[in-house]
Amino acid sequence: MNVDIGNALDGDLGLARADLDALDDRVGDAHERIERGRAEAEHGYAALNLPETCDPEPIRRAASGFDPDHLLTVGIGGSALGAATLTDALGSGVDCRYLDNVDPAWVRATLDDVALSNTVVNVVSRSGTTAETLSNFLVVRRAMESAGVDWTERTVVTTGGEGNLRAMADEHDLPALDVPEGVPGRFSALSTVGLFAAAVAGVDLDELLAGAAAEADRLAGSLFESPAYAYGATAYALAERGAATNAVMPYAESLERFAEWFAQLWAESLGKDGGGQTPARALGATDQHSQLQLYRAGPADKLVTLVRPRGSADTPIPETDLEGLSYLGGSSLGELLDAEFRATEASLAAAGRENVRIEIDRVDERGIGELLYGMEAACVLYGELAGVSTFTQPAVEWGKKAARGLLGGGDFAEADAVSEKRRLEVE
Ligand SMILES: O=P(O)(O)OC[C@H]1O[C@](O)(CO)[C@@H](O)[C@@H]1O
Repeated sequence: MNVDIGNALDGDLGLARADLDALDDRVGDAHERIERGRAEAEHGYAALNLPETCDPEPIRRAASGFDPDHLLTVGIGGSALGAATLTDALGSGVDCRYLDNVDPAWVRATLDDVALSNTVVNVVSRSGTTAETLSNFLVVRRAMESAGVDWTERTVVTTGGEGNLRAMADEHDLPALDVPEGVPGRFSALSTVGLFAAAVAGVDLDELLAGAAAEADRLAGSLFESPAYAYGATAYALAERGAATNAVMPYAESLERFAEWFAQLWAESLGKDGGGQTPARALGATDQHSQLQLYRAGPADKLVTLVRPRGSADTPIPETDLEGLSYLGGSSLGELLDAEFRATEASLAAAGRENVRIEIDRVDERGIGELLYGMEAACVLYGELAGVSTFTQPAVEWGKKAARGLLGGGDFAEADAVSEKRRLEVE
C-alpha cells in the first residue's frame, strides 16, 4: 500500500508539514503502545497479529467440503462486511450473498433467488446473540426445511465460545469456526470471520495474509516510515483542524464494499466522547457526478480519501468520429479512469480541499491484504492519538435494548423511552 499525503498539506484546514513533524513524536509513543498491546495479545490490538496468528488451514478444510453455486452469509456489521469486501473484490465462481439486514421483502427475494439445495450457509456472529442475524438464520433454516433441504448438511457456524449459535452448533453437530479471542468484529476480516466466505469463493488465503503481513512489517515508530500510520496520523491531524468528515472514494467498482467496510471501522472505532470523523462512502468516477460539487465548494470540513489500484484489466474505447468525442476514441476506459482520478485529486487541491491518495498495485489478494490491514492499523493509531477506546462500541447497546424490549424480550427502560418520542407530524 502506498500513501501520498502531499495534498493534505497547506489546504483550507491549514495542516503544515511542520505540524506532522511535531506530531511524529506522539506517533512513536503510540506505536510503542500498539506493539506492547500486540505482544500481550490485548483485546483489539490482537487483531493486528492476525497475519501471523490466523491459520488458514482449518478454514480451507471447512470450505473444501462444499462446491456450491451460492454462499449465503448470515451476519451483520463486522460479521458480514469483511467477508463481503473480500468476495466482492477477489471472489469468483460462487454467487456470494450477504443477509446483513432484516428487510422482509429483501430477505424473501434473496431466498427465492437462490437454489437452496445448492447453497451453503455461513451464519456468523461473534456474540451469538445479535437479533438480526439469529432471526435471519431462523428464516433461512425454515426456508431450507420447506424446500426439503437438510440445513444441518449445508450450514457452517462462525461464532465465539458461547452464546446461542455455539449451543446450536453443538446440538446439531454443525461444523463451527471459532472467532478469534480479542478481535472485535470490525477488525476480523482477516480471520475466520472473513476468510470462510473468501475460501468458498476461491480466494488465495495465503497470498491475502501475506499482503497483510507485508503491511504489518511496515509499521514503524514514525509516520514517515509507515504508510498506514501516515494515513492514520494525517486523518487525525486534519480532524483536529475541522475535517469532521472522511469521504472515502475508491476508483474501482470491486472496491465499493471496501468503502462500506471502512465506514464501520472508522465510525464504530473512533466515534467516541463527542469526537470522531464521519465516514462518507463514495465511488470514483461515479460520484464525481454527484458528490464532488460539495467536496470542492461545500464546507471545508472534509478529508477526501482517494483509493485506487494502479493496475487493472483494461477496455479499449473504439475510434469514433462523433463530434467532440474523437479525443476519446483509441484510448481506453482505464486511461479515462486514471485521468478522472488525477483530475479529481487536482481539482480538490486547487480548491484548497485536503485529500490523500492510497494506492495498491492491483485488486488481488496481496493488494487487498495490504489495504485492509493498513486501514486497520491506521484506525488503531488514530484512536491512540485521539485517546479513545478504539475497540469498544458501548453506544450501540441502547438501541439493542430498546428493540428487544419492544419485542417482549425483557424489561428495558430504553424500550419505555421509545414511546416518549416528541411528535410534530406534518402530513
Ligand atoms: O458479530 P456479532 O456479535 O453478531 O455483532 C455484529 C456487529 O454488531 C456490533 O456489535 C454493533 O452492534 C458490531 O460491533 C458487530 O460487528
